[in-house]
Amino acid sequence: MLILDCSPLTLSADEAREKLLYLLTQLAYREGSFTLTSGRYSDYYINCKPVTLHPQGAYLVGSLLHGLLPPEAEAVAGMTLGADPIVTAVSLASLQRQPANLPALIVRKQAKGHGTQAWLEGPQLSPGTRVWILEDVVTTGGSALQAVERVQEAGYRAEGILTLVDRLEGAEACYQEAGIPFRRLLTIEDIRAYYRARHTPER
Ligand SMILES: O=P(O)(O)OC[C@H]1O[C@H](OP(=O)(O)OP(=O)(O)O)[C@H](O)[C@@H]1O
Ligand SMILES: O=C(O)c1cc(=O)[nH]c(=O)[nH]1
Repeated sequence: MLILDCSPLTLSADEAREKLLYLLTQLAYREGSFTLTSGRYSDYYINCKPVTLHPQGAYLVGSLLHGLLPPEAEAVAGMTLGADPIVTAVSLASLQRQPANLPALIVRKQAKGHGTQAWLEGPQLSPGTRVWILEDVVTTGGSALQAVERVQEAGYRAEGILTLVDRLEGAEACYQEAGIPFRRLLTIEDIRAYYRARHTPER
């Protein structure tokens, strides 16, 4: 099942960003009544998974987010579940460009209750590895900060947080207070502007 009429492999960064906005507004952005993970109420929701779990969407997300990482990045990590396909997509993108060969870690919401008892899944990395935390959406910023803590507890350096979408509801200030660098690909304003330009409200 293809959802784009072109191959994402040959697009420029600007074209890729435009195609990703198209996918997010078609498949992820919905208006209605929603409760968020923080307990907040929202009149819209962005479920990125239909995009990040599609080959064309995953490719766009992987290459665009990888392009926002600094050259010093050595690994990526993300809080399950939304970040799972994203860390994999960025890790794969790193096979082709610098920063290269970034392993991916998945942070559990709870430690595994049996077997390894692990909080983190993925390759064992060297102590002090420079890890960037990836997110699909940030709202309060709390989930990514939990991922930061888990990565630090494992002996790695959490160097920054990078999100696909920032809802502009306080995450940036939260990360600033925590002293952790923050980058984003898109904001809710980008998504709403694209959505409004293509959806006429019914009368
Ligand atoms: O900035 P915050 O206020 O923490 O909100 C953002 C978090 O909420 C979503 O995850 P969710 O808890 O819905 O879980 P899921 O990824 O397992 O669907 C999203 O993937 C972020 O991790
Ligand atoms: O804050 C959240 O829980 C949240 C908001 C949103 O738009 N999308 C999402 O996956 N989580």
